[in-house]
Amino acid sequence: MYLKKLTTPSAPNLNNIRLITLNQLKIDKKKLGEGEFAAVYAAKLILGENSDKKFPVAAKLIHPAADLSHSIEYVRF
Ligand SMILES: Nc1ncnc2c1ncn2[C@@H]1O[C@H](COP(=O)(O)OP(=O)(O)OP(=O)(O)O)[C@@H](O)[C@H]1O
Repeated sequence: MYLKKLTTPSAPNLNNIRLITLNQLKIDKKKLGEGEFAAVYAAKLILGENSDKKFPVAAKLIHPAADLSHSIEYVRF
């Protein structure tokens, strides 16, 4: 039996990614939903020179024990 890789995920476009520090994210206790690998919480993104701008966002927290290797698809022959 062989396991053949079907698809290789394409690399994300890093030009559109903004890195933030954890203290710029205030995560609410309110869980919005849950997937197989992560839970999604309501959060506020804090920006601005005086941390005076707050934007509502969804924060996806990956389960510590999540095995992301399953996200690559395989098929049996
Ligand atoms: N931006 C958002 N606003 C509100 N709720 C959201 C948002 N993103 C995700 N959710 C909620 O969280 C749930 C899980 O979202 P997620 O993106 O993790 O789904 P998934 O891709 O199926 O998960 P996984 O990849 O872990 O299997 C969704 O079904 C939805 O209820």
